[in-house]
Amino acid sequence: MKTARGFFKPLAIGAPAPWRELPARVERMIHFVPPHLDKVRAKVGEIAPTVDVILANLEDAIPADAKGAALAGTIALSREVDFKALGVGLWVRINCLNSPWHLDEVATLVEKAGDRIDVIMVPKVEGPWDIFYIDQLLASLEAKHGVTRPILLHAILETAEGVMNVEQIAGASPRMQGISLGPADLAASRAMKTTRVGGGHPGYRVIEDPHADGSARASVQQDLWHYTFAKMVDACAAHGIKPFYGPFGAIDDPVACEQQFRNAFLMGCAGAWSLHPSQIAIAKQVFSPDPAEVAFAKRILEAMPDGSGVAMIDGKMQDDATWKQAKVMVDCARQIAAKDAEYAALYGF
Ligand SMILES: C[C@H](C(=O)SCCNC(=O)CCNC(=O)[C@H](O)C(C)(C)COP(=O)(O)OP(=O)(O)OC[C@H]1O[C@@H](n2cnc3c(N)ncnc32)[C@H](O)[C@@H]1OP(=O)(O)O)[C@@H](O)C(=O)O
Ligand SMILES: [Mg+2]
Repeated sequence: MKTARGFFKPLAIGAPAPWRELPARVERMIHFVPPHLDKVRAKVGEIAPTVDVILANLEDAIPADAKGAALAGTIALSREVDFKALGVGLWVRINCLNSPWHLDEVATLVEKAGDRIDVIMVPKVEGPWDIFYIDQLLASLEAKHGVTRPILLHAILETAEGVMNVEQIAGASPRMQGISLGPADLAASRAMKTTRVGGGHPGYRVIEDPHADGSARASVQQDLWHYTFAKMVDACAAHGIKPFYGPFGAIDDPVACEQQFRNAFLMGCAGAWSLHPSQIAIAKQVFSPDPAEVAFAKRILEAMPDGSGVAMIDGKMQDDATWKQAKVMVDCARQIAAKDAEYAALYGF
């Protein structure tokens, strides 16, 4: 691995200096759009003010014969909407690094939209070597085209090998902004027997012992993704980048979508992907801390101004550790309030 000083060295002469701290951005939902569909792309201008990030997707869900149109649509989109003025991130999901498309995509995106694209999402990342490759390629292209700040990288965690290497992926470059759990490809990679995109499965349960009277035995559905979330969140938190939940494919089940997003939020994730307009509000509501929780967290901070000691609030013991938990909650709320007037009012900032 690189030396401490070498970690932040630009990888190409003339490339912009790597980020020392990630830009502080609210990213509750990463809204996927198919940029080759003019009808959908034409609506991004009205959708953008309602989301934190718009992602132009070039990979899965874009037909092989539409990859060129999706790339062209992405460049057009980057010019049609002033995402910076709206305070909305513009991300692009490229095709995977062994695909015939990614090289032209990265070269075109940097040349024609380098200063307008905030994050490039890289699918099927297997290990740090994938990040080293794209990091070097981007630095060379940014130097060539005079891009003024580094484009950040976001990895999708969606292969068994990627999960095995997630800590090294998270720490592979100062460009790393975050990692998303990709449940469908990951399920296929692990040979899990489910065709669902995220969420639970009615067959994944634990069951009571047999009853002497032969009565029915209670069983409870378990979370298929808990281990993966925990590994991803620890890797991201340790390296100061952001963990996300990816797609929830049951568009017709907003209740289960909300539950999957809430599991991710409680486990430490910053946001999730919205695949359909109906999922935007779900992600916004789930990944904005509950106003009542924020109010309680404020009380903890007020009870221990210097963050040390012990206090009882509504019968619950508070100490240095809960002060830190409360600070996480209030800092997140403040960041959202600075961007979102509705939540600024709800939080009382
Ligand atoms: C599996 C993991 C992934 O890769 S997930 C990411 C890849 N998938 C996508 O990006 C899917 C994006 N969403 C869509 O393409 C569509 O939402 C849909 C095909 C799922 C459904 O579209 P449609 O049938 O048109 O839905 P509706 O009729 O309900 O649409 C109503 C209305 O909304 C417009 N619409 C639909 N989707 C979007 C959108 N994403 N953004 C903006 N507008 C959208 C639609 O055009 C209709 O508009 P109209 O009323 O004016 O006609 C994998 O990585 C892993 O996990 O490993
Ligand atoms: Mg995938």
